[in-house]
Amino acid sequence: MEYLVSAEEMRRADHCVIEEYGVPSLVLMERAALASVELMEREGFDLSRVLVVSGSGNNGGDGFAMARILYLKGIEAELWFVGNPDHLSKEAALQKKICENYGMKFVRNLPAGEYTTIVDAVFGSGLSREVKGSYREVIESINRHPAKVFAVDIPSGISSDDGSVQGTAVRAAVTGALAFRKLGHVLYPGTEYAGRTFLLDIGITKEGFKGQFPRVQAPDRGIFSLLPTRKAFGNKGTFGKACLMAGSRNMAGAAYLSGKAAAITGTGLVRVVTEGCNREILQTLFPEAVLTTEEMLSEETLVNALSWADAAGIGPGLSTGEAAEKELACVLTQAKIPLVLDADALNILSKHPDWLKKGDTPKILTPHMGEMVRLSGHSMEELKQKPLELAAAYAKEHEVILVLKDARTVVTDGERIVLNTTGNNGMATGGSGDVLTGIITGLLAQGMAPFEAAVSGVYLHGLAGDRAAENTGVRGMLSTDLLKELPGVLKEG
Ligand SMILES: NC(=O)C1=CN([C@@H]2O[C@H](COP(=O)(O)OP(=O)(O)OC[C@H]3O[C@@H](n4cnc5c(N)ncnc54)[C@H](OP(=O)(O)O)[C@@H]3O)[C@@H](O)[C@H]2O)[C@@H](O)CC1
Ligand SMILES: [K+]
Repeated sequence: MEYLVSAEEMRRADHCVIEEYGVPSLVLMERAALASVELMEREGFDLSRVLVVSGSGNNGGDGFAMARILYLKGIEAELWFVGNPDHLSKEAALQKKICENYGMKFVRNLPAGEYTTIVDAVFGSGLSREVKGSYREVIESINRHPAKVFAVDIPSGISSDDGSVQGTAVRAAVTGALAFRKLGHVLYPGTEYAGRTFLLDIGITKEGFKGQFPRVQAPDRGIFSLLPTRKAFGNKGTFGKACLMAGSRNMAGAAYLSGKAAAITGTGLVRVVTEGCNREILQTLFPEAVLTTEEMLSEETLVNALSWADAAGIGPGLSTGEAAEKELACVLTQAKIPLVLDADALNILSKHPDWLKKGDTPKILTPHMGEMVRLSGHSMEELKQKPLELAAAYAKEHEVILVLKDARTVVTDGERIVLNTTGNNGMATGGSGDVLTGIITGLLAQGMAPFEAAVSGVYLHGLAGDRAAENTGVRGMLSTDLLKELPGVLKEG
């Protein structure tokens, strides 16, 4: 997995590499500048006439060094120093002086239309307060200019800690994230301001954390190595049994989507426990499933289904009526297997928060933001502001794994926090969550540990969405497209 760092964690790693390992900060700065220039070239920036806008911190220092590298390549690179000359960092002052020694041109404003590329090196991870006054005007003039914008490290004005806009922020086409992606590169709206973001190696590596690693990680292709291995001599019993308790009257689709997703994920046998009225449609759509259908599911039937399974998912399309309440209470009390609780199971739990204490089997809760408002009692605004902290606090308090679904889904057990970066807004469509429940339940049934199953499930679900976006487009994609793309995603891994 990839570390996503806060400004403070980045500062700690910087400091350690410079002070403890002894790498001179100017070496890091030179590498940052060289890697940034290379990235601009690779990304096809028109370098006919470049303006580098530098502030007085080390982000500005990177900018000065880039301008000098471009200038010495014969490119018409000019500088606009917008920082406070009395607050120049040691490195920035030196880099500025070098540019002056070479006789490079400094400008005092941003003439319209004269540059093809603007390099934003005003603020990086050292942004410490809201952007106001002349800095605000500088950033707004960069945004008004037609030149393509490259942001050094992070667009100026975006908080590295949470992706928020601190007053105003540069809108970049491309951002070169130095050493580690900051949380602000991944969280909204920062991620949109950053444009296409590339990670640049400048010599600050995880050794710089000295064993005190950042709290947040993002899953990457390493996830595929965690997936259950398929024994050549395995049979359908070896590959786990998943039980999906889903779909009330008129909600057969939820049972279908969650059950089928569990099967596609590689589960040997999938049982769908649902209302009798869904029998025919499920047998037609999903003949691979074992069905348990009754008009009123008895406790005995539920207990039998749970004892048959290796993992169960409950909630998609379940409804919140009395029968559904009884079903959930029974499952929470009787289950000895890991559970995924989704949709209506969460809506019922919001009314009976103490039910989470029933039983001691691992539980993965998969609320979207609206469901999380009801579950946690926090307002939507609070959740939007601090999704990571509030999700982790909830998971810790209730001893569950929480999958908080949003544009960037958070998975946490209260200690570990994973921020998923796959997926797209096409997945905000009916049934998408049912597919996720099925994937996670399927992975659990195959013996994955609950936290890994939740992280992998969210990652794979997002990859399927990204494939669907490529093949069908974000507007037209449906949850059934996620099922269609999932086998290809799994095959690739
Ligand atoms: N360590 C290293 O060697 C390496 C670091 N690297 C680079 O350094 C960057 C971090 O550098 P940094 O810590 O100097 O902070 P930076 O982002 O330049 O900002 C600080 C300046 O901004 C100012 N300021 C802040 N907010 C403000 C506001 N709202 N409104 C107005 N002013 C505001 C603040 O002013 P002051 O508070 O002093 O008044 C100060 O002058 C990092 O992103 C990466 O690009 C790489 O070269 C690799 C090696
Ligand atoms: K910047």
